[in-house]
Amino acid sequence: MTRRFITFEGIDGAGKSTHIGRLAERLRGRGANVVVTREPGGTELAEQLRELVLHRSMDPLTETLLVFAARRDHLQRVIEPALARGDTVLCDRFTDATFAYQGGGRGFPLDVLGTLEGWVQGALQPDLTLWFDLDPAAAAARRAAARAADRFESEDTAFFARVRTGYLARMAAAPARFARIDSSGPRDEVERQVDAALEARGW
Ligand SMILES: Nc1ncnc2c1ncn2[C@@H]1O[C@H](COP(=O)(O)OP(=O)(O)O)[C@@H](O)[C@H]1O
Ligand SMILES: Cc1cn([C@H]2C[C@H](O)[C@@H](COP(=O)(O)OP(=O)(O)O)O2)c(=O)[nH]c1=O
Repeated sequence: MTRRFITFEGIDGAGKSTHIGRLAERLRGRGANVVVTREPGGTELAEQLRELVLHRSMDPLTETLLVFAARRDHLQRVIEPALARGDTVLCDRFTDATFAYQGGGRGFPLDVLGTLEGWVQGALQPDLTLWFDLDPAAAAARRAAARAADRFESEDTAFFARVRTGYLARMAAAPARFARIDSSGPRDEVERQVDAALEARGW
């Protein structure tokens, strides 16, 4: 398998972490070199920024600048070198999350996000974005059963409905890059959709 940059997106609790692990195993079984990483995070510096973003209160501009700062470090130290080696990169969230959470959720201006996107990543975009789409109430129920909430996960379903609308808008702007995965069914059914999205691209 040649170089691929695949991102996993969706509201908290939609199933990204579950399926990133499953896909990594399947691709490794086929002989691919796979790097699994996440945002904000993926480097020592970016993981420190993640702690701040997830647990300290701050205004939406500060939040936006920190997620892009984390992304810049992650791109330079991990993602770009891995893609240059020909590895497959599976990344739990990327810039679509900034448009969805800071843009949709917080109402931060999308044109400023677009400018920062250009500064931080140039023309680089994922080759495929798997958008795990789940109703906000269903996602909240899955989260409640699984873990304690961070700053984002404590938001109400109206916030997550705006985040979801943010993802829809990003998909509408770049439909060829996106595959929408209906996350409402059992794990194996969701996994079949992930496989189908890769197969549809001949991967
Ligand atoms: N298809 C599914 N049906 C029911 N529960 C699921 C499904 N997929 C994942 N879960 C569970 O829901 C919770 C949230 O899933 P997770 O993969 O952590 O989501 P995310 O990474 O998108 O926040 C976890 O406890 C996980 O085991
Ligand atoms: C990458 C990114 C994440 N986030 C938020 C969304 C998530 O609530 C949080 C961390 O994401 P995530 O890794 O999905 O959390 P968890 O480990 O609990 O599954 O960061 C943003 O607000 N903007 C961003 O650009």
